[in-house]
Amino acid sequence: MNHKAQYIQPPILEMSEATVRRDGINILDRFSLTIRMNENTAIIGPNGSGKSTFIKLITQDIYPIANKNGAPPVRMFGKNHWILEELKSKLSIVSSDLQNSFLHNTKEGHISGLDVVVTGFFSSLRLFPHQTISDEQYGKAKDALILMNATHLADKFLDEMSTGEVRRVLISRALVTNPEVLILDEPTTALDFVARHKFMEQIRKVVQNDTTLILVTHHIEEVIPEIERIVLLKNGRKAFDGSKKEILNSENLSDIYDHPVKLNGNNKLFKVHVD
Ligand SMILES: Nc1ncnc2c1ncn2[C@@H]1O[C@H](COP(=O)(O)OP(=O)(O)OP(=O)(O)O)[C@@H](O)[C@H]1O
Repeated sequence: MNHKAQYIQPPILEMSEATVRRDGINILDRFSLTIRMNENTAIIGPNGSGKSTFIKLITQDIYPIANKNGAPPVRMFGKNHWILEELKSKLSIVSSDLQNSFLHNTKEGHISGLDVVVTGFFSSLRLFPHQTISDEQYGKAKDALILMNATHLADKFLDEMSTGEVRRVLISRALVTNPEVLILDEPTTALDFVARHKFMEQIRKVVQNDTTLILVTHHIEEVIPEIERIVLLKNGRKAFDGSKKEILNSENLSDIYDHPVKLNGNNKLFKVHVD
């Protein structure tokens, strides 16, 4: 997509002074953020900084407090009201919440790896008897499993897989529709280091192929070169926001983690050392 088109299309996400309050505390506090198509962004913050809350706002699992001025706190693709299924078809998400939903709500996880990937076409947690699945869809689902080195999991049931295997299948599910927008919430949790490396290489290819990535993580090592914008969270607030070059440094990370940390690396690979 060219630079001009990026501004003609409505932004993927517009948060304007979004506040979420629990037990009298603002767990997300007047949070404003606009992310446009092709603006690959990493949202980074320590435990409890509000990352999952941010994702749940996007997926409409929770709602923010209404703004006094009437401005909608969250708009997705230019709209503040969505039918959830419609919204889900525009976004692919991999998160621990999704993993839990599959394992606990989908016939207690008794669904094959291939069928999990196929559910990606319907943005659902299971397949229903009335759904017709074409050979093409099955073919694409198998291809997505190949991408994640997970073909051996096609016939295995989810409740019989290791955590990392489930994660690979869910990532295949997210990729099966060639999504416009891919939201990854701590995506490499439970992946071994080889699987993590392969996954990141795969995500790089997906992003190079015109999918916009929003990565939510506390692993700085996951910031792939294609990510150019960094948002750092602290205590439910946006602490720093800007280009990777200006934001991702030892000083800012030490600030949000309230501890001296040292960042080494370049555009290819980052490593954090805790002092
Ligand atoms: N339902 C809730 N009731 C009360 N407090 C909550 C609730 N949900 C989240 N919180 C609090 O809000 C803060 C932000 O939580 P959130 O899960 O968004 O953090 P996070 O950045 O995703 O953390 P982690 O890296 O540990 O996953 C935390 O202090 C958490 O304890």
